Amino acid sequence: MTTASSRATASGPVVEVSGLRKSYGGRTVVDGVSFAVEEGEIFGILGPNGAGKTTTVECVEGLRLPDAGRIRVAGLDPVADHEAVTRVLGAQLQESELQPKLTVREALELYAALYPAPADWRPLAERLGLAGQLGTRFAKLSGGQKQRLFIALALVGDPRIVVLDELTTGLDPRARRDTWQLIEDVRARGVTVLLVTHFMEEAQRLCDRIALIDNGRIAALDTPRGLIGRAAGSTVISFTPSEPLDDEEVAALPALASVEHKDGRITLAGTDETVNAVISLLARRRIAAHQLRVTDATLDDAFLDLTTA
Ligand SMILES: Nc1ncnc2c1ncn2[C@@H]1O[C@H](COP(=O)(O)OP(=O)(O)OP(=O)(O)O)[C@@H](O)[C@H]1O
Repeated sequence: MTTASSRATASGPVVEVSGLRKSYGGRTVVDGVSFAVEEGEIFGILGPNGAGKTTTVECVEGLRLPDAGRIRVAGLDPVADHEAVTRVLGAQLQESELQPKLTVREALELYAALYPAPADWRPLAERLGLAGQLGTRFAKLSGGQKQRLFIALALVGDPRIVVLDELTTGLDPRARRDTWQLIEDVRARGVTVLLVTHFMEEAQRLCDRIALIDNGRIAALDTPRGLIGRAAGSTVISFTPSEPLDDEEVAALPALASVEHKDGRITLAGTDETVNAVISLLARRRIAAHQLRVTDATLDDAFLDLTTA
């Protein structure tokens, strides 16, 4: 089977960011960010509010001028070769960039006409649940419908790379899942996706790799699984013991990250090694564990553990 990463190795990075710096009024908000996105990858940019995510992707899009660093998009400089970059890179618009009186159909036709080989916008509109709104003016669309239109406009040029910032913000759960499926289909056609998101479930489900940005710097860059594995206490075991456990024996468990006692129930965070050791301890002491649960940490836990904000 060809995976995103095996395709990627064959073709090399399609977006390269190296030593990117950007300040506003003397305050550095992007401070030496470097990453490379492989062709066909869904690459996530995740981080707390104000971490510098949008600034980073707007530099990739050529909408902001970096103070330092080097960016290449399909080998092109997003500022010097801006026009050529807009032909290979599709980006989600900001609300202010669309005329309020434009209908959905007019917006799709207008944007399709800007590209040499656009996608057919009709199935795209259908797929995004906009087929019933083609005659509706932009100003009259709901927040979720506007969001769907922005996604359609980012994809209508049939780009090689698409940058989606807050892809599913404002969408209801069904529309969110439909949009995820659409993004997976887009990627299956070989399109590279750069995704800025706040939704952990979205990042975990869609992204091949994630750059976790904190205070303008990359705090971690890994697969979702890899990030979760880095969180202290990536495995959690909880149970109600038939007799109290010895505190010293619990504290001596290997790779133990935290211990919590509540209503006779004990919750231990650690690794698989901690879980194995606690099970052996229970067996040795002939203590039964009622309502035993073992759960993996989530991307949420990794986010909280690896960022400071
Ligand atoms: N044009 C600007 N002028 C001055 N400061 C700005 C400008 N644009 C962004 N900033 C500031 O730079 C910092 C990083 O902003 P950015 O939008 O890149 O963060 P973000 O990670 O995308 O945040 P969020 O998750 O809240 O969207 C923030 O403190 C923001 O207030």
